[in-house]
Amino acid sequence: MKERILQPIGNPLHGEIEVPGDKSISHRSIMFGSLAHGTTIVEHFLNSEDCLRTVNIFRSMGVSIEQKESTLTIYGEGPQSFTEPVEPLYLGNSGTTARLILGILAGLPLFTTFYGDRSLTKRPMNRVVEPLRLMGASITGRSQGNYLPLSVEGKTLQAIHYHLPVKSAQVKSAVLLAGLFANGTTTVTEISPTRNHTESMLQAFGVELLNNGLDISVRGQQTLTATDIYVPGDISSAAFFLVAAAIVPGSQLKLLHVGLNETRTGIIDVLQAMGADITIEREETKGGERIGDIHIRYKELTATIIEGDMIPRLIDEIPIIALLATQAEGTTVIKDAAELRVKETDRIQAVTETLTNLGAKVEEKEDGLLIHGRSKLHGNRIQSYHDHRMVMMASIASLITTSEVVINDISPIATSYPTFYADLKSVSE
Ligand SMILES: O=C(O)C1=C[C@@H](OP(=O)(O)O)[C@@H](O)[C@H](O)C1
Ligand SMILES: C=C(OP(=O)(O)O)C(=O)O
Repeated sequence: MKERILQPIGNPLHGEIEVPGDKSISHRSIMFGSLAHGTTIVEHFLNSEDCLRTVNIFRSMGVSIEQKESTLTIYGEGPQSFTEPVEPLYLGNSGTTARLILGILAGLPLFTTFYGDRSLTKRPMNRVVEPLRLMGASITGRSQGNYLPLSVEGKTLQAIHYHLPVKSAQVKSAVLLAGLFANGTTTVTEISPTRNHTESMLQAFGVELLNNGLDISVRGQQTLTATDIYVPGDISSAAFFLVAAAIVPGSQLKLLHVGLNETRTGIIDVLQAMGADITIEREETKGGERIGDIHIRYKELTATIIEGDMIPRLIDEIPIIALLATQAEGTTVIKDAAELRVKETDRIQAVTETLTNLGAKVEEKEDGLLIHGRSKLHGNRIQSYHDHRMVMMASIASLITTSEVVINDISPIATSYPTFYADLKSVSE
């Protein structure tokens, strides 16, 4: 436990930040580089706890991975070179590692056991275990395989056509990755588009994939060929500073080289809908992903409605968007977001409690939140909920509170953004 006392800021935020690499893309680069034949160099890799769990898991299966700060070199020799780990593998806090690794290992001839921290151990795994079992996977664990620890005994898999019951890129990815090692062609049909990093990166590794609107198909028994990856800045990390600039009067910030894949840019659409002064500069495509600098200047905002297909495009940003909404004129409505209840913590409940404790007017709904702005926020003692995004949201809130905010434990930031406080300091002085 690492307590931190945060004082309100007396001046506007200004300057530039190069946010660390995207978490979703970093995980996939390690996984696909390990599955590929040849040497993959990953630049601007996110050197955070969650991504290092993924690195360790592949190292435990015999893959040689070198790391120099944010550059990884992965010496891939294909999945048949993987060796069976003799000990259970630790997933820490990482839902993405858990769901995607189950898809990868379901069809490989290895026996593996996984466990996680106390947050991950409460998160549902049946969303991937069910479709994988339909393909022939053998997965056992608590509650018929819904909760970690889980064991996977690799089997020969058969392709399926799976209609995703949840809007989840992790489930989509797990089924497609299992499909890569199955007999036949596997298809997933989405309810609405979710982040597409698995599809685009698999194609960069030479996999043939058919993307027909909401249907994505992959033929089994394909091999991956190594390729170099540049990881864009994580828009989910940039979001904390976009909101900081939008709520601290007089602020002006530039977030550099941020990933702008349109399955991820819901936060920008929301800021624009609220009337923010935000522009995208120096846009380019790098390594198959759109990137650019985001320039934001403080301006008074109005409330908006966030629902439907927009939700998967900003799912991880909802805690910080809720803080933003406390400073916008009118009532912001967030709905269709019940998925938030099965993240690192129940984020609907945690956001309601945290913002209410800071003086905001928030109503908790089954699938979302109603936030009545504008509220003057005050200091208080805040819980971490063992959730990196809750800790960073409360830290940004402290910039505009009338007195200090005390967070009981800031260590969860290591999950996705270990340099968060250093970046915050660099634009605060
Ligand atoms: O595929 C991914 O990398 C992720 C997908 C999302 O989860 P779901 O697939 O559960 O929506 C997101 O919340 C998570 O942070 C990362
Ligand atoms: C939900 C998140 O990640 P994961 O599912 O990988 O734990 C997140 O980063 O907000």
